[in-house]
Amino acid sequence: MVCVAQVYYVFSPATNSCLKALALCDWSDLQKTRRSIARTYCSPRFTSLQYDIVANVGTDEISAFLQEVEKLPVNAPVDIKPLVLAACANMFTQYMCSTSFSYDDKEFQKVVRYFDEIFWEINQGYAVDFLPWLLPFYKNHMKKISHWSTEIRQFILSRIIDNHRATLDYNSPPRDFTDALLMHLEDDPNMNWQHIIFELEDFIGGHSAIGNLLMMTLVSIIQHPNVAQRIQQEVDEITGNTRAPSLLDKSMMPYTEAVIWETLRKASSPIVPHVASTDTELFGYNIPKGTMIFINNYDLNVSNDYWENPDQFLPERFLSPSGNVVKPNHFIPFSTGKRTCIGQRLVQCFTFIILATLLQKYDITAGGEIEIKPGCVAVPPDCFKVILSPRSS
Ligand code: HEM
Repeated sequence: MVCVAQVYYVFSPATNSCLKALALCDWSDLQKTRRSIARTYCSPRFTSLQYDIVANVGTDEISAFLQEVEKLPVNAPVDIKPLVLAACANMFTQYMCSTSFSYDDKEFQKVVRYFDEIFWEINQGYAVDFLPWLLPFYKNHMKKISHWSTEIRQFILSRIIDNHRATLDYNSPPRDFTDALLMHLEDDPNMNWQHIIFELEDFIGGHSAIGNLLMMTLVSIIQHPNVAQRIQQEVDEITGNTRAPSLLDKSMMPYTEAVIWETLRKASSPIVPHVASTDTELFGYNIPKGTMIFINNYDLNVSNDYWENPDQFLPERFLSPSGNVVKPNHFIPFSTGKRTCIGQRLVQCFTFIILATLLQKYDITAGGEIEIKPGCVAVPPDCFKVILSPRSS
């Protein structure tokens, strides 16, 4: 079980600036505002214009990604994680900031790596996450994370925001999420520059979660070749092998989607702490205001009380008899209620498009030993290698 409370400290060198980070701040009018600006862009509804934009971003980036993958040696162990992460990062920066970067751009590579290092660290479940008074013993660790955060901030300011500010037209509709945030800064006296930066960093950083989930999904299919074959069968049927898969195919590829859900069930989401905002009672237990509460997602995902054969990897458990995707109410990888994950639709979209594209083109097998931490959606920044074999058909 891992918890992301470290972020609280990471973003709070000597100030209370952590309170502005989206997942860990208290519920407030400011948080409502930030969620409402983000909702349009980060939770696009299926039939909305934004969804169409997400689909186009996915399609464009996927062809750049494939060009990079094609440069890798085939039938030999390769390190695919940096490319997967770079593709996810570009999908995010293109969608949210109308900016993408060359895969050879050293600064971009460095920042993608730093985001990933942070994602790995905050998913480790250190004692300090639960016992904040241990913080003095984690000085070096926190220093390292602060260094990565500082470099990320400089990159976002100099390579994304500066240009946006210079070309922003306040009299036109926002071009993207970054514009919407910058415009809001002018309109809303309760928003300040720090809020904008935190929000953009939080959201761009979401790409690491998707890249890691994708790597976990590759593990699932490597360990279950029959699962990979069923995805390939689905993608072949839908595209007739005459075109690349697109996001608009997602609703017709339920098995592929079910594989992603099953991977997320087995991996489990990080645990974000909550605090009771009032005295209350839960199943006969008194919960005084201020009590910190954790939803044990891991237990929910692996309990025999809720799942048949929870140890087995069975994507079918997320399919109805007629083949549609169904999620039981007790499956809440993105949590639930007013603090539910804002990025969950983007997770579903971008994970799907990269997975379907890779499997349309390649058979994927292990390029060495694969070691995975149970109950953790993160894989180490330097992780297992894979072998890509172009499909003969
Ligand atoms: C594998 C992928 C992901 C998983 C499993 C995941 C899971 C979660 C969970 C469990 C929470 C806590 C909700 C709560 O406090 O009850 C959360 C919050 C959040 N997530 Fe995600 N997330 C993922 C990816 C993303 C992405 C890609 C983004 C950005 C686009 C994102 C943005 C957020 C934000 C902003 C919050 C805080 C919401 C709030 O407290 O108001 N997440 N996520």
